Formats: sequence, C-alpha cells, structure tokens
Amino acid sequence: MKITIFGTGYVGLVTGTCLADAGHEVLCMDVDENKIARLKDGEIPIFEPGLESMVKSNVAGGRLDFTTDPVAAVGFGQLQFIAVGTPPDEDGSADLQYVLSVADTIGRHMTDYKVIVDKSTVPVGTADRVSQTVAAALEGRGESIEFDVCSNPEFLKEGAAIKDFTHGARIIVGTESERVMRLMRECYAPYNRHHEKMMFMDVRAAELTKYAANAMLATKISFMNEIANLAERLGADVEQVRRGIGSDPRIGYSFIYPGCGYGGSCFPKDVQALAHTATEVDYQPELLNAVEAVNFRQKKTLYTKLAQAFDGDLKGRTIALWGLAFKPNTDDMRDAPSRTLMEALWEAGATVQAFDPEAMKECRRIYGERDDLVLVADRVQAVKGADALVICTEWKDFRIVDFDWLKRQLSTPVIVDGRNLFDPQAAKEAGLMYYGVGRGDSLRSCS
Ligand SMILES: NC(=O)c1ccc[n+]([C@@H]2O[C@H](COP(=O)([O-])OP(=O)(O)OC[C@H]3O[C@@H](n4cnc5c(N)ncnc54)[C@H](O)[C@@H]3O)[C@@H](O)[C@H]2O)c1
Ligand SMILES: O=c1ccn([C@@H]2O[C@H](COP(=O)(O)OP(=O)(O)O[C@H]3O[C@H](CO)[C@@H](O)[C@H](O)[C@H]3O)[C@@H](O)[C@H]2O)c(=O)[nH]1
Repeated sequence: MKITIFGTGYVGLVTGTCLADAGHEVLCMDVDENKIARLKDGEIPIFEPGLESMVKSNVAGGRLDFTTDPVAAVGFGQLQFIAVGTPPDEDGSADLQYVLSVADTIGRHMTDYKVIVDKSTVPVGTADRVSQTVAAALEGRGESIEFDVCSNPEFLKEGAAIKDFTHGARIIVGTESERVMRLMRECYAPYNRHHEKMMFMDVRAAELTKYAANAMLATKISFMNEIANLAERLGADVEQVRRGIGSDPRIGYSFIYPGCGYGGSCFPKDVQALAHTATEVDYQPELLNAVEAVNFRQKKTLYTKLAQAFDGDLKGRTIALWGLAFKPNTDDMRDAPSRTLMEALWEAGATVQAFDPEAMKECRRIYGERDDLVLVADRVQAVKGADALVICTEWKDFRIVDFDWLKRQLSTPVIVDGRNLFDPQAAKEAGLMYYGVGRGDSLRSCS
C-alpha cells in the first residue's frame, strides 16, 4: 500500500519505518525542515533502539522517504496517518492545533479518496472535528471528494517502540465503515499473522480506549507509590510487598514498580487530558485527579529525601545524578523526574553533576550552558567529588556498582535511589547512607 505519515516524532517515525519494513511504500512528512534534512541524510533525530538500521535499510530499499512538501505528502498515500503531537494546553486539555492543521492540509490538497487515520492520542470527538476540518477545506475549494476518518491509537512505549509496534497486544481501529476496515486490515496484515489482533470498535470507544489504557497504567504506578510512602512510615519494605502482590495473577507484576513518579510525554499529559474531558461532561474525576496529585508529590521525593539527609541545607553542595531520561533506553526528558529534582537543587543553590547514556544532548538543549549544570562523560565522573548520588533512571549499567568504591568517591556517602536498584542492607553494610523509595528507611518521600 502507499501510506503517508504526518509527523516524524517517536510515533510517526516508528510507524512509518515499521510499515515500510512490512513491505508498504511510505512517505513521512514533517514541518520541521531540519528534522527532514537530517532524516534524508540518514541521521535519526531521536534515540530509539533498533530504529536507525531499520530506517536505513528501508530507505535503501526504496520503501521509505521523507518530505516537507504537503502537496506531495497528501498526493502520495491512500492512507494518511496523523502522528503529530497533542501537547497539553494551559488547562490540561489536549492541544489539537497540529492535528487539525494536518486535517486542513489534507482537505486542501486531496484529489481522490483518502482514509485519514488518527494515530495521535486525541480526546473523544476528535475524529468528528478532523472530518469537519477536511470537509471545510474541501468546501473552500468547491470540491466534493470522498474521505473517511478512523481512529487507530498507538500503544508503543519509548525504548521498546519497534517491538511494541510489531508485536503489540492489539491493533485498535475505530470505524464503522467496511471499506476502512478492509484497508486497515491490509495495512496491518504483516503484523497480524500469528493471531487476530485487530479490534474494530466505534470511533469514540477507540479514542477513549487510548486514554483509559494510559490512565489505568498511571493509576497502578501512583497506587504503588502511595503504598511505598506508607511502607516508609510502617517500617516495611515495599519491594517485598511488590513481589507479594504481583504474584496474584489478578494484579500482575507489570507497572507496579514504585519510584520517583511517572514522567514522559504521555502519562502526565494524558491523565490530565482525560480529567479535563471528564469535567467538560460535568463529571468529577476523583480517581484521575488523585493519580495525578500522587504523582506530582512523588516527583518531589528525590529532593525531599536529599534535603532531609543534609538538614535542609543544600547550598554549595554538588549532587551527582545517574540518569536524566524519564526512563531507560530513551533520550526523552519530557516531564522526567530528573527535571523536578534538578530545578529544585538549583533553587537551593546546589550544583548538578550528571551523566545519562543518551539524554545529555537533550538536557543541554533544554537547560543550555549554566555553571550549576555539569554534564560528564560517564557515571564514574559524575560521582567524583560529589556530596551525594541520586539515581533518577534505571539504566542497566547503573545496577552493578562496587559500594566500597562508591563510598570513597562521595564526600558524604548519601545515596538516594529513586528506582530501588540496590539492596539497602548491602549498601548500609558498606557504610553508605542509602535511601530508596518505600524501603522502610528513615527518610520520608513526602510529608
Ligand atoms: N511518544 C510516545 O511514546 C507515544 C506513544 C503513543 C502515542 N503517542 C501520541 O502520539 C502523538 C505523537 O507523539 P510523539 O511523541 O511522536 O510526538 P513528537 O513531538 O516526538 O513528534 C511530533 C512531530 O510532529 C511534527 N509536526 C507538527 N505539526 C505538523 C504538521 N502540521 N505536519 C507534519 N508534521 C507536524 C513535529 O515537527 C514533530 O516532529 C501524540 O499525540 C502522543 O500523545 C506518543
Ligand atoms: O512500574 C512502573 C512502570 C513505569 N514507571 C514510570 O512510568 C513512566 C512511563 O513509562 P512507560 O510506560 O514505560 O513509557 P512511555 O513511553 O511513556 O509509554 C506509555 O505511554 C505511551 C504513550 O501514550 C503508551 O503508548 C504506552 O503504552 C505507555 O506505556 C516512566 O517514567 C517510568 O519510569 C514507573 O514508575 N513504574
């Protein structure tokens, strides 16, 4: 099939590349000229494991190309995927300006039947707005050309995006049109061979399914963070509790890791957007608000614990950070807990000495050059001469550490472990002042 993808971010680029890899011909369009120029040069603007070689082989195979030209993009595919950003507006609602601008572009330039596929995460009712926008643009040209709009939310996780896209649990398509069902089946056929993954539903249910999935996962995390905070007060180890409850198949082990709060470009904005949608239909979203409030508090955990460890005085201290990305295997720092910590440390007059395997460039892009942000080449340099170490991201390489060595590097041997990587007992036996999240230790995540 010939497919156009609008947006070459985490979702658009992965979707386009995987669909090309499955044998389709894909043209990816972005308004960011710099991004497209880099992609045309074979440079991948984001870090996503496995993506670079897949992009290169599909470009070389003639199945994947990039453009900034809207006319070429609209003219290319019968399927027109919208995979642009839907960032939070000031009131927490999803900002649909980029989605609707693509819809307008399609309406302005289409000359034959198109299926417009909403892959961006969008509130219930957006497919109707996309339809109206396309129709208005066509009317403006005095044209009447047939088109359909369907919802096809994406469930990939950054860091595992290719595997999630190609081996996802389900492929959801919101449509009532038989023709769209047939075309979407054909599009995903290469990834639907082992068992039936396609789930067709009405468009509003598909739109809500995406938010419900993210809100459920975020709820699990906030729930565990609440239990962790209780465990701290009750002298229990939340890691043992996690294993204890995860073993119940009704609960399961996934997404119940307590820590320094969920970040990333999805959970924070999507929980807020769903809560906003609820208030628009006169429903008070008590649970969603609590999930968000618990997370907001949890993201302050790292700073709260550090401040307690240093009797509230962090001025002039140097704090080592291992990890800046919101989770491992990505360079993405959107809403990362490390940002909440760094900003609080700077406010308190401390210097940050940080290392992340992939997110350093992104960190510099966000914060620029400043005296109180020292980015170093590896985790060893990060702890050199520092007063304390904070673990913000559970990169695999951070898990193996010689505690005796670590103790020698830090002037005050304080470790605040936001991801519970280490055995508290072993760390304490080595003479470190080790504070995890919910591990029955003396420092509290929040008041
Ligand atoms: N990042 C994820 O893990 C993930 C997973 C599932 C769903 N989503 C959802 O997918 C959508 C995209 O997320 P993302 O993380 O890929 O965003 P992103 O910010 O990484 O990329 C968005 C891209 O869209 C481009 N763009 C903006 N306006 C455009 C236009 N008019 N035409 C063409 N391109 C345009 C931007 O230049 C940018 O390159 C969001 O709605 C998000 O919630 C994201
Ligand atoms: O047990 C857990 C699992 C995750 N997290 C945190 O939760 C955040 C999000 O992690 P993850 O879900 O792995 O990453 P995302 O790439 O944000 O993916 C989520 O958001 C995407 C965008 O909507 C969806 O497509 C995915 O299905 C959904 O998992 C990160 O800060 C993690 O550290 C925890 O604190 N504890």
